[in-house]
Order: sequence, then C-alpha cells, then structure tokens
Amino acid sequence: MWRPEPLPRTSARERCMSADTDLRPNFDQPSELPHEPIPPCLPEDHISRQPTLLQVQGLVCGYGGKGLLGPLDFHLHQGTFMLIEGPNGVGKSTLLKTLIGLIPPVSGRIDWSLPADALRFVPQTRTLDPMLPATVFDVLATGLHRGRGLSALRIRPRRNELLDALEVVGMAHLCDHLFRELSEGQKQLILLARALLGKPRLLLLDEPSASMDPEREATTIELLHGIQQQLDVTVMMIAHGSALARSASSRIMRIDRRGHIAIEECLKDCLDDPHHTH
Ligand SMILES: Nc1ncnc2c1ncn2[C@@H]1O[C@H](COP(=O)(O)OP(=O)(O)OP(=O)(O)O)[C@@H](O)[C@H]1O
Repeated sequence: MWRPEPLPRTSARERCMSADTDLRPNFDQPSELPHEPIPPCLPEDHISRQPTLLQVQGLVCGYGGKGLLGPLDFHLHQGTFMLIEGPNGVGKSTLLKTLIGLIPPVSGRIDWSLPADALRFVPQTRTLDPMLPATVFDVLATGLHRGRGLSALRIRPRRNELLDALEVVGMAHLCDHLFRELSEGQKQLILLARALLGKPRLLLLDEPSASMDPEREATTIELLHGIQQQLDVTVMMIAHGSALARSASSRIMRIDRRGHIAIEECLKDCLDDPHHTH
C-alpha cells in the first residue's frame, strides 16, 4: 500500500497532548505559531519552485448568487500543506466545496492545473447519511470508483488492498463493521483511508480530526504531514485551532468574520506571493 515511512521525529504527539489552549487563534490578530514547529523535511526552497496547482482570482463563494466569502485571490503550489482556519460559519467548507466544483462560484475564477481525478475530498462525517447501509469495506471500495462512471460497478476490490489502506489509519479491525455504527472519529479515519486509496496528488480535508481524541489527532496529522512530505501530496485542510495542525503547515489561510482572508507563510523561502493579505 502507498504509505509514507514513519517520520524521523517523535515529539509531535507530545506537542499535541501538551498543546496550550492559549494557542487558539484570534482571527482578528495574526496568531503566533507553536514554539516548536514540525521541522520541514523538504529543502526550504523546494516548495516555491514547485508548479502552481491552483490559481484563484476574484473568487466570491456563496449560495443562490449571494456572496458569503471573498473576493479571494490566492494560489497553491504543489507540496504545500495549507491549513484553513476561521470562526464557525465564515464559509471554510463552502470554500473547499466551491474549489472542487460542488458549489458554483458566485463570481471569479478557479484554475486547476491538475486533473480532477488527482483530487480527493474528505468531507465532514456529519454531512453523510447517518443510516448509510454499508460496511466499512463497502465505503472504502467506493474510493476506487471515482471517475469511472458505471464501469465502476465491475470493479472487484481486492480485500488485501482495502485492508492495507485501513491499516495505514489503524482501522483494519473494523473492515466488516457497519459504517454507521462507528464513532465519528473512526468514520473520519475510514474516509481518510478511502481518499488515500485513490493515490491523490491533492487532498482536501474538512476538519479531519474534529472528533478525535488528542492522541489520535496527533497520529492523523503526523500521517498527513508524512504523506505531504514524503509522497509530495499537496494538502488543504480545515482545522479549528489545532496547534499541531499549525505546526505541520507551510501556509495558513485565516478567514475572518467579514469573509476576508490573510495568508501566513510558515517557511520563509516559500514567500512566493507578494500580497500576504488579500
Ligand atoms: N446549501 C446551503 N445553502 C445556503 N446556505 C448554506 C448552505 N450550506 C451552508 N450554508 C451557510 O453558509 C455559511 C457558511 O457555512 P460553512 O459550513 O461553509 O461554514 P464553516 O466556516 O465551514 O463553519 P464550521 O466551522 O462551523 O464548519 C453558514 O451560515 C451556513 O448556514
């Protein structure tokens, strides 16, 4: 199974376990990074030389033609770990869904320079049908279907391949359980395993660790960080005030209550955007 090697550092879990609630961001003020950020494994000038995967210009997101967020201008380089933070209801999920085409933009441009099949979206579990009559195996198997249309019905997933994917997130023992009977944190891990099955080049995650205990959150963010660093997968992730998520990030997008964004670069040499505040 496609998976990163364990990262050569051990203190991330401790950092998360000891994360001070004072590190929670104030969205009206630039917040400080945790004291000991996870050291980047890529050379510092690596990311800025990477191709641009996404260019967003004048994007206004919203519903029924009414703007909620924006206009936004930003870009995303391959290999970036971008964290999206902001108060409840400012439109973080709306932004991700607009970027992947689930919600039409009110106005503006979204230019992807990688195929749709190279993206994987990991939604919040509460957006799923709570009565979904499927096992974990069935849910995971749908990760092999993307972009195949009706021909996906002919796919016979190999059990070992799915078990390997579950093993990566520590959930192999739940393979034959009903998905709806899992805890929210377990469901989040299954959805992450499902996304990884597709060997994505870009992962978009909507609060992937929202329902996890601190230790599982630390393991999950370490896994995502390893995937980004070692497999060159770009990550865009929404998380609420997670010190560990911030320390794993190379860019942090903060959305304020007015629907404006500020982007903080966490590696000096990826300062590729002269306009930090948009
Ligand atoms: N389908 C929809 N139609 C109309 N309004 C919607 C729809 N979905 C979400 N909204 C509204 O858009 C606003 C932003 O929602 P969104 O879920 O993007 O916020 P968020 O920043 O991700 O919040 P949270 O941190 O609580 O998850 C909310 O006021 C929400 O009620």
